[in-house]
Amino acid sequence: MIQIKNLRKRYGKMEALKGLTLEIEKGTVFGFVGPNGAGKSTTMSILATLLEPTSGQAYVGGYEVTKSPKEVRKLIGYMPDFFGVYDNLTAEEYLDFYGANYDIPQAERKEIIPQLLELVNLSHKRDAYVDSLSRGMKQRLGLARCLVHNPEVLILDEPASGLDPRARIELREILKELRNMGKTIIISSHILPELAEMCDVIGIVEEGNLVAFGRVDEIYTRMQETKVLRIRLLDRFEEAMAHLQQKVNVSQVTHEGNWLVVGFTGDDQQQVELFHDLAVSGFPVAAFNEEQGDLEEIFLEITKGVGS
Ligand SMILES: Nc1ncnc2c1ncn2[C@@H]1O[C@H](COP(=O)(O)OP(=O)(O)OP(=O)(O)O)[C@@H](O)[C@H]1O
Repeated sequence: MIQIKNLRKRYGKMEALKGLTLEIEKGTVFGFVGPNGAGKSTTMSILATLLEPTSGQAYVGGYEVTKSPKEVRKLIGYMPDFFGVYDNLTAEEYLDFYGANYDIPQAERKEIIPQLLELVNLSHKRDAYVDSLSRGMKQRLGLARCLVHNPEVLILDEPASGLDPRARIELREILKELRNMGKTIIISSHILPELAEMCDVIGIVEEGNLVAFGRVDEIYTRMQETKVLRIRLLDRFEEAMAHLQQKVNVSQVTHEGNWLVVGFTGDDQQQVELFHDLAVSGFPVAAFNEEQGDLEEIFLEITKGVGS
């Protein structure tokens, strides 16, 4: 649905995109992650036909963004990372205004606007002034605005930023519905875990380059496969390390203070057996706990170099 080939963008001497290449399949919720200034907004603005690339190509639904902007605009709904001020417009009037901008006939607008308000859980705020809405509600209204012309692709720049956990959950639920409707969605954020819970595929961009690209379910499977077990002993550390290193599901053992840190790839039952074995072998285990691997570390490790 979306192809980006060797995309470059310069702002004066600053090269914001350095040959970005990326492909997003139809129906995917794609998370675009990267620190501030990495080039996410620049990429999204190019896809939204609002910014010309310096070189390279970007296609939406087969249309090149610089050559066929009109066709591309019909296919996309774009939500920028800021929300303007709209004095004296109610939520309903606001959507009606954007619907009219897309030349949607009034009778049709009357039909779709209540549906859109319902989709984003704002039916009860139909007559409320936009400026009186909370940030989360404004974000949801912005999302409804992108949907007035029923686009196939949604480009959402930092839609979760500044939202409280509850508002984020609401946003996630709406995105799920949109995905079920078959939309292709691109969402950016600088927080990987925030995106991982909403997306199917993640791409990490740093300094204008894609440094990692992969499916979220594969990453979670990998995370479950590699646990870190921490075991606190009273003594006999060296002996316990040697003992553990012989176990099949133990990938690595290190010693930190009174703790042994064990990389473990077994399932829960095998973990029970490991602890039981330590106890019956007489090692003085005072405590143990289990940690999940770090999402970002695992992600980068398994997707390293994929995008470059
Ligand atoms: N209009 C502009 N003129 C000059 N430099 C710009 C302009 N827009 C963006 N930049 C620079 O290009 C780089 C990429 O910016 P961009 O906004 O695409 O990053 P981002 O990943 O979206 O970051 P953020 O999360 O902060 O929005 C940054 O260094 C930024 O300062």
